[in-house]
Amino acid sequence: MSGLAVACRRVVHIYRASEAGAAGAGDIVALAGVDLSISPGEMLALVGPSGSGKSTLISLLAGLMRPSAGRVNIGTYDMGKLSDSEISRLRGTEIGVVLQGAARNLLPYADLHRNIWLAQRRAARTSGIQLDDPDRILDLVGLGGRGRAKVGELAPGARQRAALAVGIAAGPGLLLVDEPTSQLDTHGRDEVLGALETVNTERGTTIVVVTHDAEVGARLGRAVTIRDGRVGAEGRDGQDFAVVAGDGTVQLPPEVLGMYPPGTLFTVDHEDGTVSLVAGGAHAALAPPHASGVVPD
Ligand SMILES: Nc1ncnc2c1ncn2[C@@H]1O[C@H](COP(=O)(O)OP(=O)(O)OP(=O)(O)O)[C@@H](O)[C@H]1O
Repeated sequence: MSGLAVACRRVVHIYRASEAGAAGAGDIVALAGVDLSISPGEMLALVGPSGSGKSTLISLLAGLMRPSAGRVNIGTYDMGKLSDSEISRLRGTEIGVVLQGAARNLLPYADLHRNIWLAQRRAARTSGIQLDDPDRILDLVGLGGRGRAKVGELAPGARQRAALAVGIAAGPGLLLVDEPTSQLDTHGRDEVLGALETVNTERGTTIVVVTHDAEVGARLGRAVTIRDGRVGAEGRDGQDFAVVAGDGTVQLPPEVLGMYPPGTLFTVDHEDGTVSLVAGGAHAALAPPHASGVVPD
């Protein structure tokens, strides 16, 4: 199937300390209002510091959890409104999920053909669509001719590509991949990224990758930085941008923010497509005289 669009609107996710306890005490706000749009067939990396909310966001996209507030749309589906069984069907068909750690996605003693067949079996029963030949899927991830190889015989990079093969076995329109390169050397990482690019180009699959590796983000072309449970910034084709959130807020880059204590006042000038923030007002003495964040209008 062709790529699915993704739209997150003001998405909030709270891990409750206790279902029965008073709301607020010990609760963790993992996502605090995420706005994010991904076009069909786009490849995108979610980057950001540990604990910023990347895994929580990808779990919501996978339907493994429901948002506490806000909307998550995958294609025409509103993930918050689907039943558990509908979500479970989607995850086996239109949404492919590759969990962190290749081994968690694979049966270690089975060969690659059987691993792929098991991933296709449910889709074949429920969707009735024509599924790809397992050898064709292995070709896509650079494992052509390895169908009879057991998972345990594969090198780490090949094992990760086998996990990708299982993730795309049912022909999903959205592929979600958690940290696919974290345990790999440069060569293994390049092979995995090459496999993702091939899947994206040949199938048109929308691909979202969670990664700590800034180079992975750069190579995928679009890297969205999650900071403190919100979209903090975005890199596109080597250029960094601040992002206006749905509630009108904009995060300054941490290195800029560090120069200004909370409460610093700025004036906002905008002219000829250029927006400038100029530190001034009551706290001007604490801050450098000119802060200029120039973004396209
Ligand atoms: N099951 C959970 N129960 C309670 N709090 C959680 C749970 N999972 C994550 N958190 C908290 O939610 C916040 C976001 O965590 P999340 O795992 O989404 O971040 P992350 O960016 O994926 O981090 P990492 O890169 O380390 O995996 C953190 O404060 C984390 O401690």
